[in-house]
Amino acid sequence: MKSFEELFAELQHKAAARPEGSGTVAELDAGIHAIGKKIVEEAAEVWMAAEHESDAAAAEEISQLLYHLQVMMIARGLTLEDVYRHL
Ligand SMILES: N=c1c2ncn([C@@H]3O[C@H](COP(=O)(O)OP(=O)(O)OP(=O)(O)O)[C@@H](O)[C@H]3O)c2ncn1[C@@H]1O[C@H](COP(=O)(O)O)[C@@H](O)[C@H]1O
Repeated sequence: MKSFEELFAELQHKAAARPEGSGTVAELDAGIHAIGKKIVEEAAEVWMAAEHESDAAAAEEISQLLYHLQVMMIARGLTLEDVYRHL
C-alpha cells in the first residue's frame, strides 16, 4: 500500500529513469492526448463502479483514475504543490 505522495514520487522517478517495461513510461510516451483519453475512460469506470459495484471495486477504479491523473501531471510538468494550491 502507498500514499498519493509516495506514488507521485515513484512515477516521477520512473519518468526520469525510464526503466524497461514501465507502463508509466509507455503512457508518457503516448502523450497528453492518449493520457487524456485514459482519464476519461477511467472516470467513466469510477462512475459505473460507484453506481453498480462493490465498495472494493469502486475503490480500485478510483485508484486507477488517481494514477492516470498523476501521469497527466507529470506529462505536463506539474508538481503536487501546483495542484494542492487549488484545494
Ligand atoms: N497504480 C498504478 C496503476 N493504476 C492503473 N494502472 C494502469 O492503468 C490500467 C488500467 O486498468 P484497466 O482496468 O482500465 O485495464 P485495461 O483497460 O486493460 O488497461 P490498458 O489495456 O488500457 O492498459 C492498468 O492496466 C495499468 O496499466 C496503473 N499502473 C501502474 N500503477 C502503479 O504505478 C507504479 C509504476 O508502474 P510502472 O510504470 O508500470 O512500473 C507502480 O507502483 C504501479 O503499481
